[in-house]
Amino acid sequence: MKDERTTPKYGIPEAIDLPDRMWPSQTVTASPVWCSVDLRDGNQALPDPMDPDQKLEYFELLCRIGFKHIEIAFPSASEADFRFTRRLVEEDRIPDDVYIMGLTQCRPHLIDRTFEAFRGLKRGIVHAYIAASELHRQHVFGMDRAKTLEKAVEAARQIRARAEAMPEADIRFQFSPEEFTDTDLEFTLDLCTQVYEAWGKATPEKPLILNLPATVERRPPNHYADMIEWFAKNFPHRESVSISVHSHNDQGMAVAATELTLLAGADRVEGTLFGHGERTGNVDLVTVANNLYARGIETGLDFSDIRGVADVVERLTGMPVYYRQPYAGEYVFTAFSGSHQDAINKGVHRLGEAPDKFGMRWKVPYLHIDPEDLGRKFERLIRINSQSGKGGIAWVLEQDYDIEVPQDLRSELREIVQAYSDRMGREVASSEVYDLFRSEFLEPEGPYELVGYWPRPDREDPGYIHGEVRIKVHGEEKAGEADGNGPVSAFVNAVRPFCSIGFSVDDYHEQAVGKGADATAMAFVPLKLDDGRIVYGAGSDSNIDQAAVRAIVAGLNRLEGS
Ligand SMILES: CC(=O)SCCNC(=O)CCNC(=O)[C@H](O)C(C)(C)COP(=O)(O)OP(=O)(O)OC[C@H]1O[C@@H](n2cnc3c(N)ncnc32)[C@H](O)[C@@H]1OP(=O)(O)O
Ligand SMILES: CC(C)C(=O)C(=O)O
Ligand SMILES: [Mg+2]
Repeated sequence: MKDERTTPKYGIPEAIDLPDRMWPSQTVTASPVWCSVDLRDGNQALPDPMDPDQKLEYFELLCRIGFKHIEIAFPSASEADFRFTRRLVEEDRIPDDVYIMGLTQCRPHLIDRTFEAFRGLKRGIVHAYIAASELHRQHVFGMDRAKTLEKAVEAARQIRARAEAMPEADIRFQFSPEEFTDTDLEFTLDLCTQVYEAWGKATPEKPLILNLPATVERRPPNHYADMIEWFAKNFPHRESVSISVHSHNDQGMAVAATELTLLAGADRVEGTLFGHGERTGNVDLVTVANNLYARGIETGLDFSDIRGVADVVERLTGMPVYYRQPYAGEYVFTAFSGSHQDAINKGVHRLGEAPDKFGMRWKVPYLHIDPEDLGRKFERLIRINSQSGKGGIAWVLEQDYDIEVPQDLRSELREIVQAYSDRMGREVASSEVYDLFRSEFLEPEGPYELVGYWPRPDREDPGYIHGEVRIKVHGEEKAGEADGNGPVSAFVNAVRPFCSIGFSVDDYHEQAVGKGADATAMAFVPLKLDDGRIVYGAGSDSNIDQAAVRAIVAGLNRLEGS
């Protein structure tokens, strides 16, 4: 017995002896075969596993996304899984290009039951597994290597015999040496070679699938890649096997591990949507697939409505998709901070220059992928809190309300929004940004209330405008009239006598809000005060001149209001 006090609790996993490793200099250029194990590995780890109707809905979602290999159950484990498998077969629910897969231990009665569940199936994969690691063999199974080999080989032979009894069906075989990454490589090679020979039916067209799992992530991703490269180089019938990887996420590196194993030669990837699965889960296939997509690789998986996919998965599993989950999380295409907002805003507006400058059509600061490819919208790109800048605030008003806030006004608006956000201590919704804009610039409280303004061309000099105005000042209605070289200057001249401070208007900024018959005009007017200050008001009306005079009244109210 070793002395417990001097034996360290943990040890560094032994590195793989692979001095000529190639994977670090490889590039992934094509998609692997994808296999969803949501309905088996994902489902077995749910606090409330899915019922058959829920599984069916999930299965149909996986088919719509484009998975061609789908592990649908452990048919021999429970009546529910058995019945679900039967239902898919009997109700003819499996698309012609989809292989369903059923998991079984290497135990004769479980294999028999799996084939019972597969009766009448046109194409499918029987997936047998046995753990080969010393830990499992010694502490769980009490089996030596020879016994493990014997069980696996017997299972392969039995599966072959049962598959041959279904000549009308295309039955493939997948074998998993569970705990591959914790097992001596030479032994795994021997085990897989013997299983390959016992199966005896593998061809390049119908390969045996050797699924080499990181059942528990105990090693760094580079070790997993080394093991896959070593195995692929040493397996004697490489052309007739499909090397599959199956990463769990115990150390949070399943995506990295999967990507490195692809560099190392893996042909196929098993995982789940959003990483459902035992403990920390299986590798998240949404992330792996979209990472490849974002490098220009066609994956065959359709995530063009990623939130729709997430909604279904959340409902069926009862587990939420995390806010920052790559690609699908609520905040992953959102910038709160000012400098990010500014850069995204500018980057999106200069997208047209990207092909020439960067050799690709999408190159935007802080966004490695176009959210629209995932059905995500730009409106949610920029959200406002106390860290937000003027560019972001302007973006929100432009996107949600079609209001283009002039540059000169943005800093002032930002201060108002920031003070509000600080006061609230939380994110500010775009409707609140609009309300702040409205109450501060469009309809500020103050002494002036416009009753009406009637501009018309001067009778004697049509180059001039004669304006009549009725305005309430502190509730008392006043009437005035004046000429000007335009409707706005006539208005300024007409109301000036009622104002306690002198001002002029040199120019103003106007825009249409909305389109077609429903469009309204929005005017932003800077009042130049006699003391040199500039105060902006905003006004909106179906008529541009009326919008401008409302903006002047708003500016006066801002100046003299509370
Ligand atoms: C890494 C993974 O995710 S593997 C998949 C795990 N999923 C599940 O286990 C969910 C479904 N499983 C079940 O419902 C049950 O385990 C069943 C129905 C399959 C089997 O049930 P039982 O036979 O009652 O129990 P259990 O699974 O505990 O079997 C343990 C026995 O099987 C043996 N065994 C376990 N795995 C395997 C295997 N892959 N191949 C051969 N024998 C195995 C064990 O050595 C043990 O043998 P012992 O009885 O001589 O000690
Ligand atoms: C059944 C096997 C492939 C498994 O799920 C694992 O090893 O994690
Ligand atoms: Mg697993």
